[in-house]
Amino acid sequence: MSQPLTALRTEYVCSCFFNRQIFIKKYGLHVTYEDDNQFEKDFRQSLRFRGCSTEKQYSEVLLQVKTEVERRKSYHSTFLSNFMRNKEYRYIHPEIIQLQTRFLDQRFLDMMQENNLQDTDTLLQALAANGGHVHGPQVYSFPIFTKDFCQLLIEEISNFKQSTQERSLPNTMNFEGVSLDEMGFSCTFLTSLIKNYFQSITKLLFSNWGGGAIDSFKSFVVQYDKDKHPSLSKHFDNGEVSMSICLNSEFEAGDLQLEQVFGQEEDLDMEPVVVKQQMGHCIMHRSRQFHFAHPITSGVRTNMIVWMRSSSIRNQMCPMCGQTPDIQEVQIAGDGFTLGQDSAACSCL
Ligand SMILES: O=C(O)CCC(=O)C(=O)O
Ligand SMILES: [Fe+2]
Repeated sequence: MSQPLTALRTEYVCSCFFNRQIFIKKYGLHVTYEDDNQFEKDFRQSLRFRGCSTEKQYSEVLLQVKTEVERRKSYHSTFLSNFMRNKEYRYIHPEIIQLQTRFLDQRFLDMMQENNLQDTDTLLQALAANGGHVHGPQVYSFPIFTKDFCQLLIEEISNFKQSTQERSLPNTMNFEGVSLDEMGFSCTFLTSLIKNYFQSITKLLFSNWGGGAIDSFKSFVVQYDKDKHPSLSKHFDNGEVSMSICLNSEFEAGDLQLEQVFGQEEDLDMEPVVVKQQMGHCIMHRSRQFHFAHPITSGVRTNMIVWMRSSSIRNQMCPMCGQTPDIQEVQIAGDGFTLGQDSAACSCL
């Protein structure tokens, strides 16, 4: 973040952050934990159905869930201390801290010329003329980063992972991830990318999802490898517009599959949309569209993920619990809600 921390705006999460949408990877189930009785009543049967049949297995799950609830309670203070410590992190490629035009694919720059940003049809024509595709309703892909830049970023991420003892997991679904927000990369590089480029795209292509009023974001890197974490289970994101940018090519398979939008009955019989990964290319979609990553069959896949948020949408309904957000103040790393006169929940945009 470029400003001193004291200058940051207040940030907020919905209270559901602390105990809902806890993912039990072994049984492929998202759960809520209030207390042991509620948990047993609500989830014991579904867990049994998924193969968690012995007392020992159930105790293991309960412990895992309670540990996750504790992790979430201290998430924001841990994030803050990691973020402060990461200010000392020495980049091996310091040139990538700030966004430079040379990092962007020439086709992306051509697509983003001012005369292409006048209306949706013109932008979609420019997208198609510059290596982009429309894969399904509001599912787009297009080239964005050069291969050289992807390589620099991959090297930086792996150096960062090796040199930091403690880092927060971006979510409970992928254990090899790095939070670009906690690393400090978001507030320099990604803020420019979103302000200078992505807001113009979301305004035209996702106007029905707050795309014209994106005022914060969360960003991280996910990594899959064939042996430990080959895939990502079905979920939707805590954002309004999501994007996934593939940073490497040394892997096979790993397509992204997109299905219906959460809560939109009319989508239920839609054909799934399957999009291949391509190094330097971005896939953009509605965050609330269910999606998952097919398993990779060799190598390691590394993607940058950005969840763009609009307080105008999420203040009405928290996407994760589906209710009016029960807003709680946090020190840093809020989920894009605003309260009262605050104009935006994120210090970055
Ligand atoms: O693996 C991908 O490309 C998508 C990851 C994703 O959906 C997420 O982390 O929310
Ligand atoms: Fe996702």
